[in-house]
Amino acid sequence: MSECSSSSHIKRGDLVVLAGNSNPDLAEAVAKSLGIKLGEVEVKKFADSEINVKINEAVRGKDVYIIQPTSYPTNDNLMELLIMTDACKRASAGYVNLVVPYYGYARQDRKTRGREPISAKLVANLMTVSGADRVITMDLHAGQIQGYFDIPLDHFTAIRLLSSYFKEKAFDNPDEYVVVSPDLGGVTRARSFADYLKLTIAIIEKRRPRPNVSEVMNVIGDFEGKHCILVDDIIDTAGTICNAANYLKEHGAKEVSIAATHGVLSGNACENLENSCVKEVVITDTIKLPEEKKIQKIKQISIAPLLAEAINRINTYESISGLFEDGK
Ligand SMILES: Nc1ncnc2c1ncn2[C@@H]1O[C@H](COP(=O)(O)O)[C@@H](O)[C@H]1O
Ligand SMILES: O=P(O)(O)OC[C@H]1O[C@H](OP(=O)(O)OP(=O)(O)O)[C@H](O)[C@@H]1O
Repeated sequence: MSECSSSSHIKRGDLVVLAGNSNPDLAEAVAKSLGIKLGEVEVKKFADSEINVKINEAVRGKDVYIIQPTSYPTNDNLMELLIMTDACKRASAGYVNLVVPYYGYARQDRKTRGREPISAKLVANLMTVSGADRVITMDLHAGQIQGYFDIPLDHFTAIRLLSSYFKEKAFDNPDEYVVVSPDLGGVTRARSFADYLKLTIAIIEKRRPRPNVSEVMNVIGDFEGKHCILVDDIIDTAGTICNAANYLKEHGAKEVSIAATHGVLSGNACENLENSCVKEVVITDTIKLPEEKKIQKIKQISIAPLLAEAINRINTYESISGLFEDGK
């Protein structure tokens, strides 16, 4: 991986990148891209399972970036992040920036019925109260979560990165490809993916009779005889995309590929993908992919160079708009 373009501008002594246990490989790759070493921190557990954080280098007055997606195990990873933030703040860090490429609890962004929590807002409050000065995140399930924070939040998207994977194949044959949103909530995302590749879109009408179960009702748009690229933010149980892919294939699609930012891949998701008609699944490394989930169909693209460039620009007070912000 190459170092980010303007890393020579970084005031290296002022920048510290710390990793929790959620995705140390991503943190390592970001630090490498920035041309620095990861900061010295130990994040362990006491015998009673409480989290024990020790920052083994001075962070006084420094700009600290804690890289910690709050993916599975969500509560442990979130708590590690909060405790690391508290430790940095109490050690007089200049700024504490939380790099949370996958924001756990984002799907609990509103009350869908009476007496439900809004857990995404609670998480925002916890991050803020723990001492965060800024949050950097990617492809939030619900964009309005940005408004849950009264501190700066940078919301990036991996959609351009994911679409570039398909560029060579789709660009020369636009009539043979169609971008498909697997549900109504994903239409804007699919639209911007399609715009980069100058492709048309189709939209699936999905129904969720209960959590973690989905059904395809209908497809709006032309996809017969075409190579379909299903674009989503999250692959959790893979029910949404496997059902969508099967429906498209059964109704005349030539081939089905998937592009999604966050590979949550719970339960039997990988097995289901392996046994499905899906040709390939392109995800990013916002969430660490354990060895047992590295199946042949899954291709991972790293967001590390993008995050490094963002950190570089934030750290040197350069504009980040137009780099890879939401909606660009
Ligand atoms: N982590 C979750 N896994 C599955 N389902 C979830 C999760 N968090 C919330 N939900 C349920 O999803 C719907 C709301 O989804 P929208 O995308 O906002 O329509 C609601 O029933 C939650 O209970
Ligand atoms: O892999 P799965 O277990 O199926 O979960 C992932 C799906 O769930 C979410 O959508 P949701 O059902 O919340 O619909 P929405 O995007 O229309 O809000 C997400 O955007 C994916 O489409």
